[in-house]
Amino acid sequence: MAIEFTKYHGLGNDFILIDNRFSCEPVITPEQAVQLCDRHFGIGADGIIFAMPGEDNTDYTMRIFNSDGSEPEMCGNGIRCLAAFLAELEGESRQSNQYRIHTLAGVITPELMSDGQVKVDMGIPRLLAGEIPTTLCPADQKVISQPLEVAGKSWDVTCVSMGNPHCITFVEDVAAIPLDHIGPQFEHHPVFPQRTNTEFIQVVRPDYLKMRVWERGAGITLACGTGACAALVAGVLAGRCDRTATVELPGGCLQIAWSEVDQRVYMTGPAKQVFQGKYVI
Ligand SMILES: N[C@@H](CCC[C@H](N)C(=O)O)C(=O)O
Repeated sequence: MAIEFTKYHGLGNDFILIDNRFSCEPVITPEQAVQLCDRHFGIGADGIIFAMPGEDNTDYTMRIFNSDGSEPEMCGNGIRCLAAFLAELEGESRQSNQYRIHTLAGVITPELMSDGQVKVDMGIPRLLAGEIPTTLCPADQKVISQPLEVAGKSWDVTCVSMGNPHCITFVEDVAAIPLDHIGPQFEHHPVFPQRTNTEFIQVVRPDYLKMRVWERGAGITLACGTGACAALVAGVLAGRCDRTATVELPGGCLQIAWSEVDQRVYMTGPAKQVFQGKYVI
């Protein structure tokens, strides 16, 4: 069987996009996703994204598998890539710059901007321990600057869900963090029953954050959109940053704003197509 795909990336967080508009089931299994994402024996990617028919009166549904085959609720860089992919698929018949996308994290709205960037309404962050989920605090409490023991050290963590779980730690120097060593220990820590994404943040200025990320199901990536949103929210909660900031990731910068008016988080960044191909399974 040959599968047609298009490869996109958002700041180096790269995805295989599949036109799955004619079926409500992904045409690829989680096991095949692992194979396709392999950088030596497959196409190579941090995840696979399926453009599917819209559920609940939305334009489309996004499903995604991480490179380990697990299925996350949302992906910020991925949904920008999906918006660019849908615009390409629709071509001349496209009627709007905005899509309402059904995801496991609710309805998310990306908008194609005239400068080529994609702005996404990422929704309202969820802050209670039970919503993350984490057992670090009672389920009805926020998890702000709580101690967490990892690799023989106590880390001050703040947890935020952007539909998917994030554990954020503010550090003096992100470059000094041994991410490949401690990332997996955060991801699989027993206080996170659904595992977690982990972000290390250096506040350069209240409106400029530097971030490195260990992603659940994908490991070290060059960028994470939901992670950048969660980091800004955590920074505001912990009194460390403004409600609007640039987040610099290894792959480039995202603009993030947490609106005081509607409490929603807005993310703006690029989505680039890199190649198309056919993969023989
Ligand atoms: N890179 C993504 C997040 C992808 C999902 C994540 N690995 C998870 O399991 O929650 C982003 O840009 O948000």
